[in-house]
Amino acid sequence: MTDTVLNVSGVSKRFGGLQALSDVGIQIQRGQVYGLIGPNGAGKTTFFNVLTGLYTPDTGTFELAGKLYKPTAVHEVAKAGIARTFQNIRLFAEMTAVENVMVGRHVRTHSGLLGAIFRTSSFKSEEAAIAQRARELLDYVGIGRLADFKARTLSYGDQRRLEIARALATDPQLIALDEPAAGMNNTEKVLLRELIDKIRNDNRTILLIEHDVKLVMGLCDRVTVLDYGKQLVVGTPAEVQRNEKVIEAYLGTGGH
Ligand SMILES: Nc1ncnc2c1ncn2[C@@H]1O[C@H](COP(=O)(O)OP(=O)(O)OP(=O)(O)O)[C@@H](O)[C@H]1O
Repeated sequence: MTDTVLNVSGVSKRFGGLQALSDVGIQIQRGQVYGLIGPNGAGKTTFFNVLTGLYTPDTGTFELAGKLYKPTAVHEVAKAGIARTFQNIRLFAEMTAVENVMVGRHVRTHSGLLGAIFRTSSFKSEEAAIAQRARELLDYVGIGRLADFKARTLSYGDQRRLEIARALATDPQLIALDEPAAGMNNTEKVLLRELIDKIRNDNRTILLIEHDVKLVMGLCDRVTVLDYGKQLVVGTPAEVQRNEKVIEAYLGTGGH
């Protein structure tokens, strides 16, 4: 039996005179790493931003783990079960690594604002459990030793890992990674690939936008290629790589 985590169809988005997305859909099964690629300006970021509630789509149906969701606000989408990272890392620079992960976890806590203000016992025990879970997640992504360092002091590669730990902290159905390898050197890319593999092996589901085609082809189970806001091809990396339309989109018109 297939277990569809993300089932999205008919997504369109217009910016003034520009049709950035036309009737784009995507279906991701549990445990897949799914790649979204395409030349510059193809609509990848727009699609990501629509899925995660940053942009309001003109049309589209959105279903996560069998439940319809409305991508009308970022926090609603996070609650529904999609966690994302950003192309330009967005961490709380002056907070420690562990505090950054704890912020992610608070999406799922119960004590609420009054509990925090009055520091009720249930708030305190919840907080201790969150801190412990945050440290475990830092270990999981390989930066446990940096838990008490301020985020801004971490290397670029480690900050990306921290973002992933924070995304995992929400216990998401889907983790959406926006160009996770951007700015990484080759060693960091190898380590990133190992981490994404490990996350998949734990039966988590990942959608990624990535410019590094080698990484996408080596890592993804399935790939969608966008071009001019339209779905050009969907398939396995091998199918996509030898597809004439894809070759033309990348090479023929030379990065429009
Ligand atoms: N907020 C916006 N307002 C107006 N136009 C936008 C906006 N965001 C994106 N666009 C336009 O929509 C089109 C798709 O852009 P998008 O950033 O989604 O492409 P992309 O595939 O992510 O490109 P890249 O690989 O360069 O990041 C582009 O023509 C872009 O200029």
